[in-house]
Amino acid sequence: MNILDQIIARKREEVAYRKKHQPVERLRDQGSFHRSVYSLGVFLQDKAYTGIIAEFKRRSPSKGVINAEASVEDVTRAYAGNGASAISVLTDRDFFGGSTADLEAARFNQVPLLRKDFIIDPYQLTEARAMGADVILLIAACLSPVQVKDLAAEALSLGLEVLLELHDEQELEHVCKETAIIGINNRDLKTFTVDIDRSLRMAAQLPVDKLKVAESGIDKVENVMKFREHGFQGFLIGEQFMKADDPARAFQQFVIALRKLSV
Ligand SMILES: O=C(O)c1ccccc1NCC(=O)[C@H](O)[C@H](O)COP(=O)(O)O
Repeated sequence: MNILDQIIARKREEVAYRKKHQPVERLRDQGSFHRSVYSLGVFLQDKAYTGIIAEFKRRSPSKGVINAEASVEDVTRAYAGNGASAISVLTDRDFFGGSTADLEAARFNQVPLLRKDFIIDPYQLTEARAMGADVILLIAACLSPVQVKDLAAEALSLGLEVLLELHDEQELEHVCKETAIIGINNRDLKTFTVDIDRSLRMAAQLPVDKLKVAESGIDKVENVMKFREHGFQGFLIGEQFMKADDPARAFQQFVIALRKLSV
């Protein structure tokens, strides 16, 4: 079993447990379920922001522990206060050290909040809404095109936006009218290989009406500039900031350098 298969197998067990212990009706009673949402689509197109979807990630299967000490409040406050278009928070515990509490702790920021997890069941959409997310991720590598369409439709009906993540050309068949924002992951989630040019190569094959997000392995402002030239509006970056002793400062410096190149 590759790592993605292992994550999904564990996720099935986790979702079954959570459904039993926290029924969907109870999730709908939570205050956050009824709040108005921040639109990722709107923020990605607003030039007042950088296009960066800045990620809070404690550890990962490919890198192990990235940052065990960081405070979700401090780091995400710096992300939002210095021009992030959105914040991504890992909520998977077993493989990424994340939690619902991490996402809830980032909710005070007034930018879109992406629940970064492995969504395989509509229950997780209600859960995402209840914990305060504005956007959910659907990963083509672990879903069929029909599952993507159904989950995306359900997410939209709950008022959530969808970021559909593709990795290769075969996954283009997962794109549908319900998925307005498409991410290209430069990391192969089965082998961990990162090819930063993958987004650039696939960009031309994406429908023109979709917003485009380059994901993973972005460690230079020059990468962001190049993605912009190729029509990308969004850049999902985690490790580059989280691996620093002070992720808040690392983000701030990255944005200063990016703004210098952007003038
Ligand atoms: O990062 C991993 O090791 C990983 C392994 C298996 C599934 C997903 C994984 N990561 C999710 C992501 O793709 C990244 O968190 C995200 O795109 C940010 O990437 P980076 O800037 O390289 O941290």
